Amino acid sequence: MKITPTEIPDVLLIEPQVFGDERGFFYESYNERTLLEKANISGHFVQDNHSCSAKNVLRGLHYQIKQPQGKLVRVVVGEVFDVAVDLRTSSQYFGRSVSARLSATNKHMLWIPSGFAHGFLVLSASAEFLYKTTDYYAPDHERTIIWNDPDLAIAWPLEVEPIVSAKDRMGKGLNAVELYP
Ligand SMILES: Cc1cn([C@H]2C[C@H](O)[C@@H](COP(=O)(O)OP(=O)(O)O[C@H]3O[C@@H](C)C(=O)[C@@H](O)[C@H]3O)O2)c(=O)[nH]c1=O
Repeated sequence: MKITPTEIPDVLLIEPQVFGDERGFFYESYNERTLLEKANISGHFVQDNHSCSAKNVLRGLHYQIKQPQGKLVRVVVGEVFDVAVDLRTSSQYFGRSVSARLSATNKHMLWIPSGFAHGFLVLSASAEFLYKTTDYYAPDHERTIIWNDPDLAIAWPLEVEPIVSAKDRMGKGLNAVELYP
């Protein structure tokens, strides 16, 4: 497993060791001890999520102001452009984002600690997205930053106008959202 800090060093790109043979492939998609020893990820994961989306779907940018969730994310079908936005007010990277292309082919994962908003755009015909979270879904505490907030200036690799949920269309700009206490 190769672990590389991104431009926001607390967000980690994780490249698992994939064993291919005539039958197909095998890799460890989660190993608590390895992640603790190599990446200091000590999160206790309490929820696993799985979503499927069509091409050009954009989900996010989501975070929870209470019960913030660290997320270990990956793709098992297709490819997404995944984005994490630093919302930690004390961070030198506040308001900055990092992105990574995660796909069923590259099997890359991203570790996004709590304190970030998260979203992704589907680049392939469809994409199945799997992630572990360090706290439970808490809809009352969930907030959405609008994906195209000019203050964030995320360079989404859009081919067409994205497909966005009604909730996400109501997202606010960084300058208007409630931040982590
Ligand atoms: C996220 C979530 C949703 N739901 C329900 C609520 C709703 O009826 C339905 C769809 O919810 P959403 O539209 O919020 O799903 P989605 O837009 O996929 O939300 C997810 O987006 C990505 C970017 C994230 O980072 C995740 O943490 C999560 O916020 O599923 C749960 O029951 N548990 C959950 O943990």
